[in-house]
Amino acid sequence: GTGTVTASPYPAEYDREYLSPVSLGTPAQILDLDFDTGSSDLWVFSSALPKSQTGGQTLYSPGNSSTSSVLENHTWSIRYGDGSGSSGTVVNELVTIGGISARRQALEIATQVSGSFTQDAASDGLLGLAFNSINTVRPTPQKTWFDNVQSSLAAPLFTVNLKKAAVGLYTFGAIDSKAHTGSIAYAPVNTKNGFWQFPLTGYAVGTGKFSNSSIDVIADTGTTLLMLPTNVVDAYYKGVKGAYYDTEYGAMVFPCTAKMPDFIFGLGSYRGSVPGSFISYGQINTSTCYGGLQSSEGLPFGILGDILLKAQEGNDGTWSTFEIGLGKP
Ligand SMILES: Cc1ccc(-c2noc([C@H]3C[C@@H](O)CN3)n2)cc1F
Repeated sequence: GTGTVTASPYPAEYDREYLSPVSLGTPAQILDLDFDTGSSDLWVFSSALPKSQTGGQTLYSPGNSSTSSVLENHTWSIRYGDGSGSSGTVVNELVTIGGISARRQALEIATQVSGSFTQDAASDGLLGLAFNSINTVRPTPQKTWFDNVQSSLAAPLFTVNLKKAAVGLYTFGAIDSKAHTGSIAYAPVNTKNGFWQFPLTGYAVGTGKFSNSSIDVIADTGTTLLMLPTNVVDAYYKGVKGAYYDTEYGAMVFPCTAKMPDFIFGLGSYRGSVPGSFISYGQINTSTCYGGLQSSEGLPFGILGDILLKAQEGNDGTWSTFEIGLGKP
């Protein structure tokens, strides 16, 4: 079959993350999870957390589910790109998304979460959509929900259609022909690091010339911003009057009044564009704004986060959006 679930941006004006409803256990406990194509653990806030580490999230309670069973002597512990993290124990549970069910899904119960998760009231946990090889459950790594439901999907793929300040969709098992115009561009995925990793074929800034260069990136719905090599970032902000590197924030900032050029990227022969307005991400004070494009210096690849994934491109007045089709086409 095929399953579709909403992806709602939070907070409304910042699209910092996108939350999707997931049904856990029997009777159903519905939690809003951050689907993350950059990791492979499905973990939830739970009744096993100290109250001091919760902050309004919906807590999954295995004791209230007749279909949960403890995965004895298994634990997990994960660290995200921004240094936040969580850890805990594991149950097997019924997990349903958009009507598609995995009966014995390894569901990771948090017994500890770091402060930024506690403070994020909107997210009840994460659902990893990268490859099994980077799952952190030990001694036996567990499979992702997407991997477990392959046999019940009409096609072994999912698409991501995130939107700016609007509700988007994750679709499992089908490519929605209504959600794209023209032909689909494919890129060869290298799964050796466990991510949806592929090469961009170059970039351009605004109406400038396209620079052909192979740039290794991952598609990462769990990252808010667009992170690319320093030479690309420098080339972009050369086109932004008054932009500078703020050592306090460790980031490129610029006057909020600056005209932001669009950012063009190559995927095969396809050319996609991120509106300049998306790259003015938020105010750090009355006159200075924070860049939605930052350097990936120190990382083994660039990160195509939500700033790029939510981009839309108008053609003949209609709006087509980028969908990242992930799977064996
Ligand atoms: C508070 C909080 C912190 C981090 C993240 C987070 N989720 O996905 C990711 C990226 C980075 C990489 O680790 C995998 N994908 N980061 C989510 C949060 F709610």
